[in-house]
Amino acid sequence: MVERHKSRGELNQRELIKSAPFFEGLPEEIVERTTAQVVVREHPSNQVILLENDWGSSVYFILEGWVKIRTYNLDGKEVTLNIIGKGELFGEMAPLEEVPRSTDVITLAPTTIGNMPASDFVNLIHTEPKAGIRLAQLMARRLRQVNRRLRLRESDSTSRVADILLFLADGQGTKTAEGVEIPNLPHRELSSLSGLARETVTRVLSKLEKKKLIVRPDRDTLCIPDLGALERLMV
Ligand SMILES: Nc1ncnc2c1ncn2[C@@H]1O[C@@H]2COP(=O)(O)O[C@H]2[C@H]1O
Repeated sequence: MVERHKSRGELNQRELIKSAPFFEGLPEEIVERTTAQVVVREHPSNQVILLENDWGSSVYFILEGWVKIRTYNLDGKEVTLNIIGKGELFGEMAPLEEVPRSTDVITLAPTTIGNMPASDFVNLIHTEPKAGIRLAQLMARRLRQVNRRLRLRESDSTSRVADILLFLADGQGTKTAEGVEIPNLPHRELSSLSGLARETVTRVLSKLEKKKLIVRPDRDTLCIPDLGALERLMV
């Protein structure tokens, strides 16, 4: 893990963290004050950032890259609850509720994360209504995603894979002239996220690729040319 100390890149770090969508539209002086203690760190892929049941004192802003939100079922099998990326934050639940961490969080790619003292984050929510609304919107979006996945639990494998792709496009997609680009995540992660066998995920993805519902511009990217066409597959 590489920690960029303030003396070497304070300006870049501050600009990077201040550009996080969470701070958009908040009064300049509040953003200045709240982000003053943020430390930006670069993490390699597959690094544990948070552990379930630990007590934590930070809230994290993803400035680049991807993390998975992981827990285990009663049989000890890994369950991926979500995959979130650039522009998202995590680690807000434990400090807000004053309880231990609810899940593990692990990087899925080289990832840059801004680490804010939880007390600064909680103060911000208490004092700045716009920040409170933004947090409520974030929670609402996560609940909507979970509801959607629960609704599709009994659906066929194509619908469930399509749902995961649409969910990634919704939260993390980048619009290009060709469609919406999402990261080409390892099939075992998509399998854990969708609750389907890895082989099933691979089979559905190649079917979608043959039908040109997804294309691969490069090794790390999947592109969805027409979100509506993918949505119409879902039953
Ligand atoms: N379903 C989910 N989707 C996105 N993020 C989540 C989800 N469940 C937990 N998290 C995040 O994972 C974090 C683990 O630590 P916390 O409980 O402090 O805060 C949690 C949330 O920020």
